[in-house]
Amino acid sequence: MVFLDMKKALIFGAGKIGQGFIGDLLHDNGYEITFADVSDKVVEEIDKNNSYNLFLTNHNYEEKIIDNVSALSLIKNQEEIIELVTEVDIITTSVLKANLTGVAPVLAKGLKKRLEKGRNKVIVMACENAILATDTLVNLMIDTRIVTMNELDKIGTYPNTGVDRFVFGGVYNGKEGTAVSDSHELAIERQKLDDLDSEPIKGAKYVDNLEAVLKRKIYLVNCWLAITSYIGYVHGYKMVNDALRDQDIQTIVKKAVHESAAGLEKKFNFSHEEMSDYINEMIIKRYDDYNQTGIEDPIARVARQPIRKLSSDDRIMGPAYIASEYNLPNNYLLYGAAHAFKYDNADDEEAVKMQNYIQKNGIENTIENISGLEIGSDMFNIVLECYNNI
Ligand SMILES: NC(=O)C1=CN([C@@H]2O[C@H](COP(=O)(O)OP(=O)(O)OC[C@H]3O[C@@H](n4cnc5c(N)ncnc54)[C@H](O)[C@@H]3O)[C@@H](O)[C@H]2O)C=CC1
Ligand SMILES: O=P(O)(O)OC[C@H]1O[C@](O)(CO)[C@@H](O)[C@@H]1O
Repeated sequence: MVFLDMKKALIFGAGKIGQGFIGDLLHDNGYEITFADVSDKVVEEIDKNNSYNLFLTNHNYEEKIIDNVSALSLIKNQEEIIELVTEVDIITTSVLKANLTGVAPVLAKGLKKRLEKGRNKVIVMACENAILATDTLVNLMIDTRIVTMNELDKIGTYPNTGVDRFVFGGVYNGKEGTAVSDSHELAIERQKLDDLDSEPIKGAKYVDNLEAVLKRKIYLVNCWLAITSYIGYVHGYKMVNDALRDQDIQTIVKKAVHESAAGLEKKFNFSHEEMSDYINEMIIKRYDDYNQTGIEDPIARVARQPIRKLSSDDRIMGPAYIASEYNLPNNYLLYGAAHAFKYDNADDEEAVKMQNYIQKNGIENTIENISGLEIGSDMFNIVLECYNNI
């Protein structure tokens, strides 16, 4: 299908965020979108009607049609994807951080070809829950040796982003699909844009302090839900909703969030008021998002990949390290981490890997290895003691 005179976007990853947030936003901005995904099922589903529906959680699951879309398989249609990289106006990813290695070679080949064709610069952004994921993607492209940094600089701009929207999978109005909340924020690193005043995506927020904004989001919102999920899992809950309704769990989780906030205030000079407003808007009010009929968010989704989530810059240990840097308390964050080490979901590849590692090498080595805590250090001792008491 050809859509004349429309701006073009290529989105790697047609999952919940790809379709439910980035696809939605770019569609609202008048882009014709091509998704590139490794899943045949996902590609076929989009290509069936060249459109998909989103269900609006805050509007009684009213359906929003996202049209002018198509999809390609990263496995079967690589040449077409490479060609598309030479043509589009914007390229994004929403594939999960670990899968950026799969995107890097194809994207690098496409950008190299675009440069050889003498095309204009393109904006490339990784939209993942990870710290400075676009920088990671750029480094992965350089590692392929297909392109150099110098060549990448000539053909593209690579802003980091912060991605915040609740996007759920499930059955809505009797149909399987993706449900999205109204509340959302796509933060884009302004300094990386060639024209600092340009706003290539309307409805996004252009920020000068992306690292601070991104860490505030991941170390508060994602921290809140991750710790809720790991403690909830140990308590036998299957759904995030249920763990969010458990007041005993939430008393602890809120203390962890406040530990995180205190460290962020110090590190990034957020005022206390600014931080409280953020917590009210992006956490407290969002308990209601989870309380709506029809929302069933599995703990397995929010707790997925515990090794990533326990790494030193991610949502639990990241803020714990910041708190310790300023001699602030971090006991509740470390209590959350201890519960994450207990996550033994047999359907989660990383959880299985982590539990096998614990069995083989002991919890002490596992804590050191995954979270970077030195054996015998104060933070290490707290995690270990909590773990042994669970
Ligand atoms: N779902 C949410 O509420 C939020 C998710 N995020 C972040 O957005 C990113 C995507 O998450 P979701 O959409 O929830 O995950 P998802 O699992 O729903 O979708 C990921 C998609 O990427 C595809 N994929 C995997 N490897 C690929 C590759 N090499 N090339 C192309 N496609 C590939 C998968 O087949 C899948 O369709 C993650 O980094 C996540 O942390 C950020 C904020 C909120
Ligand atoms: O996508 P991740 O990083 O695995 O985190 C799990 C999910 O839980 C959330 O924190 C809340 O839905 C999302 O931002 C995120 O997709």
